[in-house]
Amino acid sequence: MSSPIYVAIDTPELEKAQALAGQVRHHVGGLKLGLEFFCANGHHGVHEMMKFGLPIFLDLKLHDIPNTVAKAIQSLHVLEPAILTVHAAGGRAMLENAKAAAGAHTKVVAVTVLTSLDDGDLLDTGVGGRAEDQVARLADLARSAGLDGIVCSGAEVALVRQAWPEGFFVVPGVRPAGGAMGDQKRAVTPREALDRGASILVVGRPISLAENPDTAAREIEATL
Ligand SMILES: O=c1ccn([C@@H]2O[C@H](COP(=O)(O)O)[C@@H](O)[C@H]2O)c(=O)[nH]1
Repeated sequence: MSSPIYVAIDTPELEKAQALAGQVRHHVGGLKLGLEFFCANGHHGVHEMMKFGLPIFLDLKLHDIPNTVAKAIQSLHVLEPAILTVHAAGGRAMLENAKAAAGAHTKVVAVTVLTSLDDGDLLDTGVGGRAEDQVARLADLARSAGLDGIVCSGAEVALVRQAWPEGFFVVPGVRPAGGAMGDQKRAVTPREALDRGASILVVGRPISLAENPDTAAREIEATL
Protein backbone atom coordinates (compact mmCIF):
# COMPACT_ATOMS: atom_id res chain seq x y z
CA MET A 1 0.00 0.00 0.00
CA SER A 2 1.33 3.46 -0.85
CA SER A 3 2.22 5.93 1.88
CA PRO A 4 -0.49 8.43 2.94
CA ILE A 5 2.19 11.13 3.09
CA TYR A 6 2.17 13.78 0.37
CA VAL A 7 5.26 15.94 0.63
CA ALA A 8 4.64 19.67 0.16
CA ILE A 9 7.20 20.94 -2.33
CA ASP A 10 7.16 24.60 -1.35
CA THR A 11 9.89 26.27 -3.37
CA PRO A 12 9.92 28.40 -6.52
CA GLU A 13 13.12 26.68 -7.69
CA LEU A 14 12.56 23.71 -9.99
CA GLU A 15 15.97 22.19 -9.28
CA LYS A 16 15.39 22.28 -5.52
CA ALA A 17 11.95 20.76 -6.02
CA GLN A 18 13.41 17.95 -8.12
CA ALA A 19 16.17 17.33 -5.58
CA LEU A 20 13.66 17.06 -2.71
CA ALA A 21 11.35 14.75 -4.67
CA GLY A 22 14.33 12.61 -5.65
CA GLN A 23 15.38 12.27 -2.00
CA VAL A 24 11.99 11.28 -0.58
CA ARG A 25 10.30 9.53 -3.52
CA HIS A 26 10.42 6.05 -1.92
CA HIS A 27 8.87 7.16 1.37
CA VAL A 28 5.98 9.33 0.23
CA GLY A 29 2.77 8.58 -1.63
CA GLY A 30 2.63 11.76 -3.71
CA LEU A 31 3.97 15.24 -4.43
CA LYS A 32 2.00 18.35 -3.47
CA LEU A 33 2.77 21.39 -5.58
CA GLY A 34 1.38 24.71 -4.38
CA LEU A 35 1.17 28.32 -5.47
CA GLU A 36 4.82 29.06 -4.81
CA PHE A 37 5.95 26.33 -7.21
CA PHE A 38 3.19 26.81 -9.79
CA CYS A 39 3.55 30.60 -10.09
CA ALA A 40 7.27 30.19 -10.76
CA ASN A 41 7.26 27.09 -12.96
CA GLY A 42 3.75 26.70 -14.41
CA HIS A 43 2.77 23.73 -16.55
CA HIS A 44 6.39 23.04 -17.52
CA GLY A 45 7.35 22.61 -13.87
CA VAL A 46 4.45 20.25 -13.21
CA HIS A 47 5.40 18.14 -16.25
CA GLU A 48 8.95 17.89 -14.89
CA MET A 49 7.68 16.75 -11.48
CA MET A 50 5.35 14.20 -13.10
CA LYS A 51 8.50 12.35 -14.25
CA PHE A 52 8.93 11.00 -10.69
CA GLY A 53 5.93 8.78 -11.35
CA LEU A 54 4.09 9.82 -8.16
CA PRO A 55 0.54 11.23 -8.01
CA ILE A 56 0.50 15.02 -8.28
CA PHE A 57 -1.59 17.10 -5.87
CA LEU A 58 -2.07 20.61 -7.28
CA ASP A 59 -2.81 22.77 -4.25
CA LEU A 60 -3.83 25.95 -6.03
CA LYS A 61 -6.72 26.79 -3.67
CA LEU A 62 -8.80 28.35 -6.45
CA HIS A 63 -11.32 30.95 -5.28
CA ASP A 64 -13.13 33.19 -7.77
CA ILE A 65 -16.49 33.48 -9.52
CA PRO A 66 -17.84 30.14 -10.82
CA ASN A 67 -17.09 30.82 -14.50
CA THR A 68 -13.48 31.83 -13.84
CA VAL A 69 -12.75 28.83 -11.63
CA ALA A 70 -14.28 26.45 -14.17
CA LYS A 71 -12.16 27.92 -16.99
CA ALA A 72 -9.02 27.77 -14.86
CA ILE A 73 -9.66 24.10 -14.10
CA GLN A 74 -10.22 23.34 -17.79
CA SER A 75 -6.79 24.87 -18.44
CA LEU A 76 -5.29 22.36 -15.99
CA HIS A 77 -6.79 19.27 -17.71
CA VAL A 78 -3.58 18.42 -19.56
CA LEU A 79 -1.78 18.04 -16.25
CA GLU A 80 -4.24 15.39 -14.99
CA PRO A 81 -3.63 16.13 -11.30
CA ALA A 82 -4.73 13.40 -8.90
CA ILE A 83 -6.00 16.05 -6.46
CA LEU A 84 -6.89 19.72 -6.92
CA THR A 85 -7.99 22.26 -4.28
CA VAL A 86 -10.55 25.07 -4.36
CA HIS A 87 -11.77 27.22 -1.46
CA ALA A 88 -15.12 26.11 -0.02
CA ALA A 89 -15.84 29.78 0.78
CA GLY A 90 -16.29 30.33 -2.97
CA GLY A 91 -19.83 29.03 -2.51
CA ARG A 92 -22.06 26.31 -3.92
CA ALA A 93 -22.12 27.37 -7.58
CA MET A 94 -18.34 27.73 -7.68
CA LEU A 95 -17.88 24.28 -6.11
CA GLU A 96 -20.36 22.65 -8.51
CA ASN A 97 -18.68 24.28 -11.50
CA ALA A 98 -15.25 23.23 -10.25
CA LYS A 99 -16.25 19.58 -9.97
CA ALA A 100 -17.97 19.63 -13.37
CA ALA A 101 -14.90 21.18 -15.01
CA ALA A 102 -12.37 18.73 -13.58
CA GLY A 103 -11.20 15.62 -15.39
CA ALA A 104 -12.69 12.27 -14.36
CA HIS A 105 -9.50 11.20 -12.58
CA THR A 106 -9.05 14.35 -10.52
CA LYS A 107 -10.35 14.53 -6.96
CA VAL A 108 -11.59 18.06 -6.25
CA VAL A 109 -11.34 18.91 -2.56
CA ALA A 110 -12.44 22.08 -0.80
CA VAL A 111 -10.28 23.94 1.70
CA THR A 112 -12.48 24.69 4.71
CA VAL A 113 -10.60 26.68 7.39
CA LEU A 114 -6.86 27.05 6.78
CA THR A 115 -4.81 25.23 9.41
CA SER A 116 -2.95 28.49 10.09
CA LEU A 117 -6.13 30.07 11.53
CA ASP A 118 -7.61 29.79 15.02
CA ASP A 119 -10.96 30.95 16.38
CA GLY A 120 -9.63 34.52 16.88
CA ASP A 121 -8.40 34.77 13.28
CA LEU A 122 -11.78 33.54 12.06
CA LEU A 123 -13.54 36.22 14.10
CA ASP A 124 -11.33 38.84 12.39
CA THR A 125 -12.80 37.69 9.08
CA GLY A 126 -16.34 38.03 10.40
CA VAL A 127 -16.90 34.36 11.23
CA GLY A 128 -17.87 33.96 14.88
CA GLY A 129 -17.79 30.67 16.80
CA ARG A 130 -15.35 27.80 16.72
CA ALA A 131 -13.21 26.73 13.77
CA GLU A 132 -14.62 23.22 13.99
CA ASP A 133 -18.19 24.49 13.49
CA GLN A 134 -17.13 26.41 10.39
CA VAL A 135 -15.26 23.34 9.09
CA ALA A 136 -18.41 21.22 9.60
CA ARG A 137 -20.59 23.79 7.78
CA LEU A 138 -18.22 24.01 4.82
CA ALA A 139 -17.80 20.22 4.71
CA ASP A 140 -21.60 19.88 4.40
CA LEU A 141 -21.56 22.42 1.57
CA ALA A 142 -18.72 20.65 -0.24
CA ARG A 143 -20.44 17.29 0.09
CA SER A 144 -23.79 18.53 -1.18
CA ALA A 145 -22.06 20.32 -4.08
CA GLY A 146 -20.64 16.97 -5.22
CA LEU A 147 -16.98 17.41 -4.27
CA ASP A 148 -14.77 14.46 -3.39
CA GLY A 149 -13.71 15.75 -0.01
CA ILE A 150 -12.21 18.58 1.99
CA VAL A 151 -9.02 19.95 3.50
CA CYS A 152 -9.19 20.45 7.27
CA SER A 153 -6.95 20.07 10.30
CA GLY A 154 -6.50 16.93 12.36
CA ALA A 155 -8.48 18.63 15.11
CA GLU A 156 -11.72 18.39 13.08
CA VAL A 157 -11.23 15.37 10.85
CA ALA A 158 -12.95 12.88 13.18
CA LEU A 159 -16.05 15.07 13.39
CA VAL A 160 -16.39 15.53 9.63
CA ARG A 161 -15.50 11.90 8.81
CA GLN A 162 -18.41 10.83 11.02
CA ALA A 163 -20.84 12.90 8.95
CA TRP A 164 -19.23 11.98 5.60
CA PRO A 165 -17.82 8.44 5.90
CA GLU A 166 -16.96 8.08 2.20
CA GLY A 167 -15.33 11.53 1.94
CA PHE A 168 -11.68 12.12 1.06
CA PHE A 169 -10.01 14.04 3.87
CA VAL A 170 -6.74 15.89 3.32
CA VAL A 171 -4.97 16.93 6.52
CA PRO A 172 -2.06 19.40 6.28
CA GLY A 173 -0.32 21.20 9.10
CA VAL A 174 0.71 17.99 10.85
CA ARG A 175 3.74 18.02 13.14
CA PRO A 176 5.78 15.18 14.66
CA ALA A 177 5.62 15.36 18.48
CA GLY A 178 7.61 18.39 19.66
CA GLY A 179 8.13 19.69 16.10
CA ALA A 180 8.21 23.42 15.32
CA MET A 181 4.72 24.75 14.56
CA GLY A 182 5.80 27.70 12.41
CA ASP A 183 2.62 29.41 11.21
CA GLN A 184 0.36 26.39 11.84
CA LYS A 185 -2.18 26.80 14.67
CA ARG A 186 -4.34 23.65 14.64
CA ALA A 187 -1.66 20.99 14.27
CA VAL A 188 -1.78 17.38 15.48
CA THR A 189 0.78 14.59 14.95
CA PRO A 190 0.68 12.56 11.72
CA ARG A 191 -0.37 9.47 13.71
CA GLU A 192 -3.23 11.32 15.43
CA ALA A 193 -4.47 12.70 12.10
CA LEU A 194 -4.57 9.21 10.55
CA ASP A 195 -6.22 7.66 13.60
CA ARG A 196 -8.90 10.34 13.49
CA GLY A 197 -9.77 9.65 9.84
CA ALA A 198 -7.38 11.49 7.50
CA SER A 199 -7.21 9.98 4.00
CA ILE A 200 -3.85 11.60 3.26
CA LEU A 201 -1.41 13.77 5.21
CA VAL A 202 0.41 16.79 3.80
CA VAL A 203 3.86 17.27 5.28
CA GLY A 204 6.08 20.16 4.27
CA ARG A 205 8.74 21.74 6.47
CA PRO A 206 9.18 18.78 8.87
CA ILE A 207 10.59 16.99 5.79
CA SER A 208 11.90 19.75 3.51
CA LEU A 209 13.82 21.63 6.24
CA ALA A 210 15.26 18.49 7.83
CA GLU A 211 18.99 17.91 7.53
CA ASN A 212 18.15 14.67 5.75
CA PRO A 213 14.67 14.82 4.18
CA ASP A 214 14.69 11.13 3.32
CA THR A 215 15.38 10.14 6.94
CA ALA A 216 12.72 12.60 8.14
CA ALA A 217 10.13 11.12 5.76
CA ARG A 218 11.07 7.60 6.86
CA GLU A 219 10.83 8.52 10.54
CA ILE A 220 7.37 10.01 10.06
CA GLU A 221 6.27 6.99 8.01
CA ALA A 222 7.46 4.69 10.82
CA THR A 223 5.05 6.37 13.26
CA LEU A 224 2.01 5.61 11.09
O1 LIG B 1 -5.28 24.56 5.47
C1 LIG B 1 -4.22 24.34 4.84
C2 LIG B 1 -4.20 24.09 3.48
C3 LIG B 1 -3.00 23.84 2.86
N1 LIG B 1 -1.84 23.86 3.53
C4 LIG B 1 -0.60 23.59 2.80
O2 LIG B 1 0.04 22.44 3.35
C5 LIG B 1 1.44 22.63 3.44
C6 LIG B 1 1.86 22.55 4.88
O3 LIG B 1 3.24 22.80 4.98
P1 LIG B 1 4.04 22.66 6.36
O4 LIG B 1 5.41 23.14 6.02
O5 LIG B 1 4.00 21.19 6.75
O6 LIG B 1 3.36 23.52 7.38
C7 LIG B 1 1.75 23.97 2.76
O7 LIG B 1 2.08 23.73 1.43
C8 LIG B 1 0.43 24.72 2.83
O8 LIG B 1 0.24 25.58 1.73
C9 LIG B 1 -1.85 24.12 4.88
O9 LIG B 1 -0.80 24.15 5.55
N2 LIG B 1 -3.05 24.33 5.50
